[in-house]
Amino acid sequence: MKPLWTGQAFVDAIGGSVSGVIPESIKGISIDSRTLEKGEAFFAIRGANLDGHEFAAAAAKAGAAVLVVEKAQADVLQKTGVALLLVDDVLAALTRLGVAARERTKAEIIAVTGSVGKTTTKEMLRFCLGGQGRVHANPASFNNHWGVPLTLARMPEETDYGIFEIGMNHENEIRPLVKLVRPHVALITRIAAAHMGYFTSLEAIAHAKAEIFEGLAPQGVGLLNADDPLCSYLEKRARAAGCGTIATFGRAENADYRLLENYPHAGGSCFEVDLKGTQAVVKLGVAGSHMVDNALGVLAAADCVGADVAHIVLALPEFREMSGRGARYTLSMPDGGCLTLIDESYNANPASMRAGLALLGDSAPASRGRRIAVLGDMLELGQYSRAAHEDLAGPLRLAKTNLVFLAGKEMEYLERTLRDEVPVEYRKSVADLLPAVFAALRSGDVVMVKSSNGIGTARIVSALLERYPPLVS
Ligand SMILES: CC(=O)N[C@H]1[C@@H](OP(=O)(O)OP(=O)(O)OC[C@H]2O[C@@H](n3ccc(=O)[nH]c3=O)[C@H](O)[C@@H]2O)O[C@H](CO)[C@@H](O)[C@@H]1O[C@H](C)C(=O)N[C@@H](C)C(=O)N[C@H](CCC(=O)N[C@@H](CCC[C@@H](N)C(=O)O)C(=O)O)C(=O)O
Ligand SMILES: Nc1ncnc2c1ncn2[C@@H]1O[C@H](COP(=O)(O)OP(=O)(O)OP(=O)(O)O)[C@@H](O)[C@H]1O
Ligand SMILES: C[C@@H](N)C(=O)N[C@H](C)C(=O)O
Repeated sequence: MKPLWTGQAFVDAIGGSVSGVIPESIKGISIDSRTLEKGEAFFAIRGANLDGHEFAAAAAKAGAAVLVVEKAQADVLQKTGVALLLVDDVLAALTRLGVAARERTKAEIIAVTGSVGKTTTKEMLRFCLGGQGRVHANPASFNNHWGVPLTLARMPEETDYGIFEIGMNHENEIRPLVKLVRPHVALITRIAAAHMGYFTSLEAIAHAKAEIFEGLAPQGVGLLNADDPLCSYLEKRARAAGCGTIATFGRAENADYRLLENYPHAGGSCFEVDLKGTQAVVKLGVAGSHMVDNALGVLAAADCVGADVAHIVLALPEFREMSGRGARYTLSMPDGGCLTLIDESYNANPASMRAGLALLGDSAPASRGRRIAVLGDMLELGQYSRAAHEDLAGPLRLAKTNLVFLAGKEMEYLERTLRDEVPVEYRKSVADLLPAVFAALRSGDVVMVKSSNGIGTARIVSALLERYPPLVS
């Protein structure tokens, strides 16, 4: 099998000086000694908490083919017996390898950003394009200054479709990343009030997301959500960045990839679309109108890179929600009944909370069951945080929520807003909330768990899955 990198191409791409003998083939790229596989190159990154150089010896023991480390570490790490590639800056070295990967590939490249739905759109593209070519995409949400260069450096030369999620919570983060990725299609899912603590307005967020157009390949397409109030602003930004072709998707009448009718049901949707003049009926196996939006973006992006859209239509019914982003479980309860768990624990901001609560509202409890929301703080909202938390009372009402559990400092504001209209249990931490949730649950309930990842409501999901084994996942 062809290696990911030959030793020679690896050194040519990165530069630096070699100590020892670089193997002829390098199987993969790792920045983590805990998951490194034999034959992979280890890059010793200096992270927020730790310095990867401290784990280079462990990487060598795990079978690293080569250690990419700072020059100053040479003496200590020569003792490992593994070849060293000595550089000034390891992240810059990883980035150079990423640039070389992009240069050598003939793949069609799609970049995805937006305030919500990036990972889902990326994974839907990975899944749907998988039937018609070799697809490479970021693992998990590896969308930042480590994740994007790492994903590029891992891209095999023979890739047909490269899908790159690019994230940011400050301006000027997307620009350098997209200049590495050089996409043929740059898709913005939607602008929403995420990370508002670092921005002054939605327009400022749109401005930062529009950096994605600055890295478009020549003749590249800017792909926008026609229903986004900031669509024309984004179009202007795309044009100013030199993007000659704009395409849009959405419900708006002028959308190029347009939703005509949507027939939602408990487990998904069936919808009719007009894809630049060709009509199709699409079945989607994941629930929520936000998933229809994501699917429209996927159909549009696939068409823009010249993929066979009929294959995408055939694949979409099989796509399933990811853990932390809408995954559904039927849990078996001790009395022989069942409970429905919706795991939305990976992310929360005002827009995604509304999407998650709409899922709860659309899910009918069984007899004696209730709709239960288990919510934790939405992070990074700065001065807007209090109002954003209080405003969740509206979507909770719309979702006909019978019982609410809240954890986190900011959720106390919501508790005060809600306490006179719906039974609500508030605790400062997820750990304190867990026993109260367990005590309340019964067969027939539908429970939706959601917070920013940092709050850790994922622990509530895993505790429930452990105690009540899922029947269907
Ligand atoms: C560098 C890295 O990936 N770190 C991950 C690692 O962290 P750890 O606790 O180990 O500490 P360090 O990062 O300091 O470690 C330094 C290196 O040492 C390695 N190492 C450590 C221990 C060991 O035994 N062996 C080792 O080899 C280590 O692997 C490092 O290379 O593990 C944590 C737990 O799993 C991870 O959380 C941590 O990941 C960091 C946070 C990270 O950013 N990783 C990227 C690959 C990534 O893309 N992660 C995404 C999250 C992206 C995100 O939040 N996106 C935002 C927008 C971007 C904001 C941007 N401004 C920013 O701040 O990042 C969004 O809203 O979408 C992901 O994990 O999904
Ligand atoms: N198109 C959408 N519109 C509104 N909300 C959405 C949309 N797609 C997904 N969501 C909501 O956002 C949550 C996170 O989805 P996803 O991980 O795909 O977004 P993301 O932009 O990648 O987030 P992150 O930046 O945290 O990685 C989902 O669990 C769901 O609640
Ligand atoms: C985890 C990171 N991708 C993110 O989206 N953070 C926000 C603040 C969240 O956790 O919802």
